[in-house]
Amino acid sequence: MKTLNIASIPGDGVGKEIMPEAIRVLEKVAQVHGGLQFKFEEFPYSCDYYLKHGAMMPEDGMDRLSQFDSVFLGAVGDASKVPDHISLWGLLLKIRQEFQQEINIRPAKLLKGINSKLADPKDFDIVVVRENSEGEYSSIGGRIFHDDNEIAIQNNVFSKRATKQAMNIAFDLASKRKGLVTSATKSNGIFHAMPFWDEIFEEISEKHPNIKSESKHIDALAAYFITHPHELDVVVGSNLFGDILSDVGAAIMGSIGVAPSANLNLNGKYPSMFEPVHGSAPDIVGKGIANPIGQIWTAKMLLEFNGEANIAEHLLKVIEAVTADGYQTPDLGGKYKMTEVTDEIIKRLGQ
Ligand SMILES: NC(=O)C1=CN([C@@H]2O[C@H](COP(=O)(O)OP(=O)(O)OC[C@H]3O[C@@H](n4cnc5c(N)ncnc54)[C@H](O)[C@@H]3O)[C@@H](O)[C@H]2O)C=CC1
Ligand SMILES: CC(=O)C(=O)O
Ligand SMILES: [Mg+2]
Repeated sequence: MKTLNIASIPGDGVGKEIMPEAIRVLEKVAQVHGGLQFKFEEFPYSCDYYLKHGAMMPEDGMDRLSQFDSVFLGAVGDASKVPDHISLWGLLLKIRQEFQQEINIRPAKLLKGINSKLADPKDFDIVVVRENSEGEYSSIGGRIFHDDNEIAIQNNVFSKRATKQAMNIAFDLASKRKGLVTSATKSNGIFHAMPFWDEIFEEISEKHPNIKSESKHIDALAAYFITHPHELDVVVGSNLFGDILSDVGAAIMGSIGVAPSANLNLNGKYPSMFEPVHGSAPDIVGKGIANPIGQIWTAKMLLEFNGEANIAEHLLKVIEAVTADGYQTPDLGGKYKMTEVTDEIIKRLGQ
């Protein structure tokens, strides 16, 4: 029997609602699989934890998480309790950076039965490869002076190593897909970092003559996600650009409530972390209508990256069959509650 030890961090807001749903699904997956079991340990790291303890996690928090095969996260952030930059840097970004989860993989494809926000979407299937450890997500800089003279300086960090790594992964993925890599740039406005990014992209493109490559400025590319998503394949972007594009990808899928993501540690030193693209959705907390599919599709990615590709594919097919038959939460225009969608997925997994 293979055992996967999973640290679950429900976090804040709808994170606490959708996490139990995805765990119910994974328990069913294990039963259907027959040779797989999960051991979950829940960690209460969240804004409520911060209010009690003055930090998002205890001092030995990272050591404890490092003992697990994977971290499974809901969402972090409740600005009514803790400023967002404190809560995210104290938990989400801390884990991504300290566990060297340098790549974030974010698929965006239309599931059957879901109405895209686009009037006439053609069948699209995009994977955003996001550099996940540096770029614009940097704590380097500071604030000086006061009142109207106050100045904020924020430094971006782009290393050749991490940039190349993200691009190599994008090309590798494209070689197994439609064979196109699109790079998100903004070298017409960002004077140093983006020409640097473009030069590296050109260098890596030349090493992959069989893969088509193109660069698009982030503003035009965001529009292209709306107008021509079916023409994209793998999109590689910096931390911020990948963040924004994956929300656009989620919107054209129909709702950010369905979008999954995987923060990958590639050197095997630390666990990878799996979390949906969305945040804690404070506007719908407590209503029982959060879409559980983002977290459940994320569970599919957790299975895949832990060597369980077959059952992972089966889970995605079941999710798609359920959405195709209209079991959808209100964010997708449906009338079903969160638990009803999950129940239907679990029922069909067993059939
Ligand atoms: N990975 C993470 O933990 C992330 C955390 N955040 C944090 O979450 C909080 C809220 O951020 P927002 O910018 O409002 O983004 P958000 O993703 O939480 O919400 C944006 C919109 O999408 C809807 N939505 C999100 N998840 C949904 C779901 N599962 N089902 C149905 N509808 C859903 C919300 O109701 C809202 O209308 C902030 O504290 C923010 O910092 C934001 C993004 C990612
Ligand atoms: C914070 C956030 O929105 C993200 O990393 O996707
Ligand atoms: Mg985001």
